[in-house]
Amino acid sequence: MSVKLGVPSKGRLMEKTVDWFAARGIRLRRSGSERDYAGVVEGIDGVELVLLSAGEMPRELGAGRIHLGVTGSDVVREKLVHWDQRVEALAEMGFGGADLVIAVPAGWVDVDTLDDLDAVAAQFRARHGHRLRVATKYHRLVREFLREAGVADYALVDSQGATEGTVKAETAEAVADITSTGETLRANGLKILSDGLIHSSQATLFRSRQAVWGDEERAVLREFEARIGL
Ligand SMILES: Nc1ncnc2c1ncn2[C@@H]1O[C@H](COP(=O)(O)OP(=O)(O)OP(=O)(O)O)[C@@H](O)[C@H]1O
Ligand SMILES: O=P(O)(O)OC[C@H]1O[C@H](OP(=O)(O)OP(=O)(O)O)[C@H](O)[C@@H]1O
Repeated sequence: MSVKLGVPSKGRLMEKTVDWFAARGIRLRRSGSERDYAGVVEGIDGVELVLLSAGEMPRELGAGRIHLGVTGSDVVREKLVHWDQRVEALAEMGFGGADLVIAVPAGWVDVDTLDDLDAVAAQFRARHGHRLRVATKYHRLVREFLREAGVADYALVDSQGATEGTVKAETAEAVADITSTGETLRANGLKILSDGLIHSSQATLFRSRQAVWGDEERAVLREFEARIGL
């Protein structure tokens, strides 16, 4: 049985993943057209390429349908409860870097920390009759982070894209989103709390703890690990 290697089929992680493996003598390519989601692995035996979205990689790793997979460390932490019991991070790959942060309106000049946010949240509810709304697609990570920080008086608003625009659109008062350069946050009049870093993410090669690791698969894994310098 081959070791199934999941690689992002598109998006910002795909090309750099191919380059990362090529630099280690493992060449990944599609079997056919650009829309062909089957792939070929050259340079190592016993590895089968599976092309899928970065967002779906955690589910496939967590279910053991693929043995190895590349996606963001934020995506795995968000989509897999007790993620480290279901996958193992084999290698941080050095690209796809982004910080998941909590940001508030730049005009909230007295709000710079999570404690300030907690105080504002209590006042907000008293004044407006509903909880302060935080827009994000990272529900699990944001809830865990704010619970540990002792911030409770808020409500999450789901936002699957253009999250930074929700404050000006008055569908939220704060956001939790990915930032690389900070440009989108600034362009939307938002500032990051000084203790508002939830997770520094980067593309990571994960191993599934749920996949079938028989003698054959383990032999391939050892060769694979040697080739990528683990
Ligand atoms: N500026 C950025 N915006 C969004 N994601 C970024 C950024 N920089 C790095 N990343 C990382 O890239 C990963 C998401 O990659 P990408 O946006 O390609 O996924 P996706 O293709 O949108 O996923 P899906 O296929 O599920 O839609 C995440 O781990 C994220 O942290
Ligand atoms: O800090 P910055 O450099 O401004 O990058 C952060 C922005 O980049 C992403 O949007 P993008 O439109 O690139 O990707 P998406 O399709 O995942 O929203 C992300 O959703 C942020 O909005």
